[in-house]
Amino acid sequence: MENAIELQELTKTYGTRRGLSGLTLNVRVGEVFGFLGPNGAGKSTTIRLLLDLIRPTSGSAVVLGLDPHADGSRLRAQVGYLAGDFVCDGRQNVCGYLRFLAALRGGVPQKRIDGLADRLGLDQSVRIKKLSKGNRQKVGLVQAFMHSPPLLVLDEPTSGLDPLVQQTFLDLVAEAAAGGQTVFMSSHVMSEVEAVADRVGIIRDGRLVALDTVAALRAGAVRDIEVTFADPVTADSFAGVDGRLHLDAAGTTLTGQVTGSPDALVKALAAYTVTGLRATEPALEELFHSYYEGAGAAPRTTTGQPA
Ligand SMILES: Nc1ncnc2c1ncn2[C@@H]1O[C@H](COP(=O)(O)OP(=O)(O)OP(=O)(O)O)[C@@H](O)[C@H]1O
Repeated sequence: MENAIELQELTKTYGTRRGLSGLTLNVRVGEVFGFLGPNGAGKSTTIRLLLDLIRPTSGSAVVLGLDPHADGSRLRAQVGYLAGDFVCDGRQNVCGYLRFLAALRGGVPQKRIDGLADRLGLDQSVRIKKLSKGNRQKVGLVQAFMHSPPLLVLDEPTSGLDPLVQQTFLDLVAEAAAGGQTVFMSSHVMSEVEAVADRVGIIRDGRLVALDTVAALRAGAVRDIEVTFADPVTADSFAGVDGRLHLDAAGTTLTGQVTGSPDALVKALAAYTVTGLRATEPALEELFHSYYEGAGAAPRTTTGQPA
């Protein structure tokens, strides 16, 4: 099996409301896939369709080689799922609840549960209804990861988590991927997805508007630069650089933005004595905002990989 998830023209309408429009997407086995988009974009709709929690209006989904509807129970046994609106029985304490779910999944070593809870800083003795939102989210994460399923489907997994716990979550994802598990996670936050995802899809208004590797997205992103020279230079020298550059009146300070590879800039600079150089990391966040706010509807890819 090459792909853990295969979606073909997957569409969901809620009455007259559009949830998802013609989503075609493959997620490879072992890949960490980040699914980003603003509120109401269709992320949760996609995730629910993957697990047969709702049914498509048209199109198809194949998950771990199975039909989510016809093979629902076989599929769910192999998936660790964290719902965006994760709710659990508040009367039990964390330990009892996790043991109950572990038994449902055919047994999980207590050491594994304890290890995850400790790393996330989750006190298992507390009654669930007394937990804060963030601590309840940790319960959701433990139950998704604990049986080491081949596929993790995580809807807004870091919602409510403090930055330290977010980092622990990213470590768990990286470990899962290193062990060959596939991870499909939705998020609003580029930086966390960027840290762990192999590829990213951006969805807006129910449509895929970008699909690419994190590396390719970064290669096409913009970085701010500032260069100072020992002697005045001419603006013509930088005509071949892709971006927006400004040379000051004295001709000794060049500022602005370079798009994509900085190679052309570096080669142009080599002709002069450079006394200072500052270049920021490419601002992927800005790239994302451009998609969030109104990029074209056609999926953009730069890797040549099939969608
Ligand atoms: N049960 C429902 N009934 C009617 N419309 C729905 C229902 N569920 C989702 N929608 C609509 O479908 C669209 C996509 O919603 P969805 O929850 O999938 O977005 P999302 O990307 O997960 O958003 P968020 O980031 O806010 O969770 C929205 O316009 C939403 O209002």
